[in-house]
Amino acid sequence: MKQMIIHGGKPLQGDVWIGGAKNSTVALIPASILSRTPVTLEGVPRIADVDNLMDLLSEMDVESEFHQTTLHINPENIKMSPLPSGKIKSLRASYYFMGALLGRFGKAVVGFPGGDDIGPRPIDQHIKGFEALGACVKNENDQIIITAPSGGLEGAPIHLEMPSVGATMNIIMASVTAHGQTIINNAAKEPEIIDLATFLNNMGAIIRGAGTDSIRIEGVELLKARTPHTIIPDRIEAGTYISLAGCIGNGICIHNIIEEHLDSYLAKVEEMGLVIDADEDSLFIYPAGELKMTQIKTDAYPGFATDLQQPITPLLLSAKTGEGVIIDRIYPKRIGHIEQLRKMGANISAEDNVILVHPTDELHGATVSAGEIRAGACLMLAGLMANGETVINNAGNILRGYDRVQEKLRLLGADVTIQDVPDK
Ligand SMILES: CC(=O)N[C@H]1[C@@H](OP(=O)(O)OP(=O)(O)OC[C@H]2O[C@@H](n3ccc(=O)[nH]c3=O)[C@H](O)[C@@H]2O)O[C@H](CO)[C@@H](O)[C@@H]1O
Ligand SMILES: C=C(OP(=O)(O)O)C(=O)O
Repeated sequence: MKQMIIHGGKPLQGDVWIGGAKNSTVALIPASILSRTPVTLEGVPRIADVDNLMDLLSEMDVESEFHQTTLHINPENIKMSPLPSGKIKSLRASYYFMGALLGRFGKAVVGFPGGDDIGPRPIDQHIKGFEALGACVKNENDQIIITAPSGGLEGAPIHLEMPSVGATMNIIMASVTAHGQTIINNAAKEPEIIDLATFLNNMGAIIRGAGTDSIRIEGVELLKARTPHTIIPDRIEAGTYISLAGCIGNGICIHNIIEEHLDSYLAKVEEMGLVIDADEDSLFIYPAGELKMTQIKTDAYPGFATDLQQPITPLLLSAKTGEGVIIDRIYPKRIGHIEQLRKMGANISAEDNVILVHPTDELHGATVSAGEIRAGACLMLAGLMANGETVINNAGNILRGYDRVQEKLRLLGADVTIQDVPDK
């Protein structure tokens, strides 16, 4: 087990560079198998999800090499193999191999995906999409077997019941090589979807409307990568460091940001009183004065991201007066961090999925557990604010999605160590 040990209470300052977006990267790696030629991804974050996806690629004889922030993937010798379990369970995004394998081979055998423990995460919309394209979907022994008809997938109109990021991306991957036109209505609008469409269009796909709620795909025969693709910056990592800068920063500059991707988040932190100077692709966060409480309701993009409700929580705890309210409409059960924060002295509670946050004069170090990636980020920020030592167990969940986090925090002056300890 990975354990993160923090000696907190020290103001942090300096510069931090944001890595490529986890939620783009974990779609682009499976999507690479749609290419008949080698793929180069740049700006790839050093995160555990990438290591696990590389292991899955090697199960299909797809070679991949990671140097610094460049990932080379060669799918030229790919063999169609079932991906039944093992690494599939280690991350959510392994479900993208369903759409990618279906688009490449007309068949996918993939175990049920894992990912963060944040309440129910059905994939009915992904399956509905594959079926609309003519595929037969069976569920046998904890694995999903998806088979295209003998003549191949046929494009179709698909209306999603909710704007699911995963279903939108999976349907795009399956339909890029289908016959005719596919239209995804009520599609998710997250920037990572535009990134996937850009990547595939540069390989010869015809995808229009990504970033709006209606995406049109004209099927093409095959795809070939020709130029390297640079992944967009991680807006969730950026939001986490903005919150950190407000909680314990003494002037922090955050580089490699697309400000527009953070509009709803920046509106909230500015409403709370954070003062921010924006430059072309960086933000300077001034040391926080007296912060005001706020109310947050998460929503699909461009609303306030569920993945930022936990990272912003320590900032609410720093407010001086009032009562903060957080309602996670995407994952109402995403409240596992609250019990852990209370161990550190936080004045926070949850009633019927409504999180109530009260000003907390001081946090103290404690032994806590990172139940999932963003709960871990929240506890990491709380540990940096707290007096004394905080030990975060299951810190591997933080490493699923935070690029070179120990190095970045140390550059800001934090006393942070990640170590391996035997599982209890
Ligand atoms: C790898 C990745 O990109 N993960 C992100 C992705 O997850 P993921 O793609 O799994 O999340 P979705 O956008 O699909 O989920 C949105 C909502 O729709 C529901 N739903 C989704 C699909 C479905 O078939 N049926 C259904 O009911 C979910 O339970 C959830 O309430 O978007 C989430 C919501 O922004 C983020 O928290 C995750 O970080
Ligand atoms: C929920 C998340 O990730 P995943 O969908 O990969 O589990 C997240 O990044 O906050």
